[in-house]
Amino acid sequence: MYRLQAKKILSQNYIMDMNVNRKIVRHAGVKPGDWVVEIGPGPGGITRGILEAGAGRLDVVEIDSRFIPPLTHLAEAAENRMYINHNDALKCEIGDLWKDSPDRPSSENWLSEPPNMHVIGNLPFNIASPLIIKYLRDMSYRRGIWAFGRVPLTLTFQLEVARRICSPIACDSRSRISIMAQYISMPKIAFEISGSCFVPRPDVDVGVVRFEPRKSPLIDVPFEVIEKVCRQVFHYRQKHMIKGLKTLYPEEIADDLAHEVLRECRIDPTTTSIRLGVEQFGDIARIYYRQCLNMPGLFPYDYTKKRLTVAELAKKSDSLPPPMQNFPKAELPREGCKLRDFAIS
Ligand SMILES: C[S@@+](CC[C@H](N)C(=O)[O-])C[C@H]1O[C@@H](n2cnc3c(N)ncnc32)[C@H](O)[C@@H]1O
Repeated sequence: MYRLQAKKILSQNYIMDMNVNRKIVRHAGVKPGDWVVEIGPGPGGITRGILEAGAGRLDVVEIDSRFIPPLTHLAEAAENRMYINHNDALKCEIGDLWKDSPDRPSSENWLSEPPNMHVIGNLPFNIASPLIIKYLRDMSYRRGIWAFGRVPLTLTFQLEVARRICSPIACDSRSRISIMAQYISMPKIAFEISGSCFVPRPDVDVGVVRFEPRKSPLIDVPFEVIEKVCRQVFHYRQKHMIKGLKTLYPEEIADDLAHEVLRECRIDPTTTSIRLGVEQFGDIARIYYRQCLNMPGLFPYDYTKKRLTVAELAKKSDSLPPPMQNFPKAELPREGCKLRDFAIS
């Protein structure tokens, strides 16, 4: 009706098959009366599925102005249940959409049942990775939409990325995002969608991943510290893990501090990063965090930008990692940690 052509720059691949759209909504678990945020509704296929499922309120975030007229059309038919936000999802704080709505279905607290809320999106491939990191960070601080409880996320990714997110230990797909996603949530590939279901057809198949936030994260160190440890330790995937770990430090102290970490964690320096469990990344992050608190300037140190020394970085305002006070404490024994998640060395 609106003669809209997909824009490659916005990674637009639409799902025109309503059965697939409904399947995404079903796996997300939307029930009548639930509140939903949809990222990148485009022409509105999943949007229709969410409204059909009886969502009590639906807020969509779409960057492309060409979709605003068809979405407005849908909103008019949805009888005050649907709200359109013409915005960039990377800049939009989705928790703000509902913060002034006292009737929102929030949980009593983080440990109670998840609230009747969902975040759903057939994401553009080009923003999927930065967006999931932003959402995992907010989830770890229980801020934004996660201030309302353990809101589940149901998002699409290139199948290869979906497999990395959910990868078990010792698999080739194990990477930084596996640890980041699994320590704070329980990601699962709900189902796969063949590239042929999309218009235009992408070169890859797609995985629909559902992330359920954990009651208690497997690592109790600020997100930014875990992120940095994972990034550096996975830096040399095929080599001994100590090689990546050492890149956290300036050369002259790298050997001593990296060995201090591994001695305390009882990790074999010759193992590879894919063979480390989430809990072992937690042990490494905890000791690295302590080292950073003892040595201002170490946390912002970046081995690719050696111009600034730790001593120089220590004089800056961001010389220390984020404080633990901002970070919610683990309230319960760690859940969902399986034996296979421990290192094979
Ligand atoms: C892969 S298409 C999916 C469209 C629709 N949900 C579907 O499944 O058919 C991705 C959608 O996200 C939108 N988009 C791209 N970048 C965005 C951003 N930064 N913020 C919000 N929407 C974005 C695109 O315009 C497009 O509508």
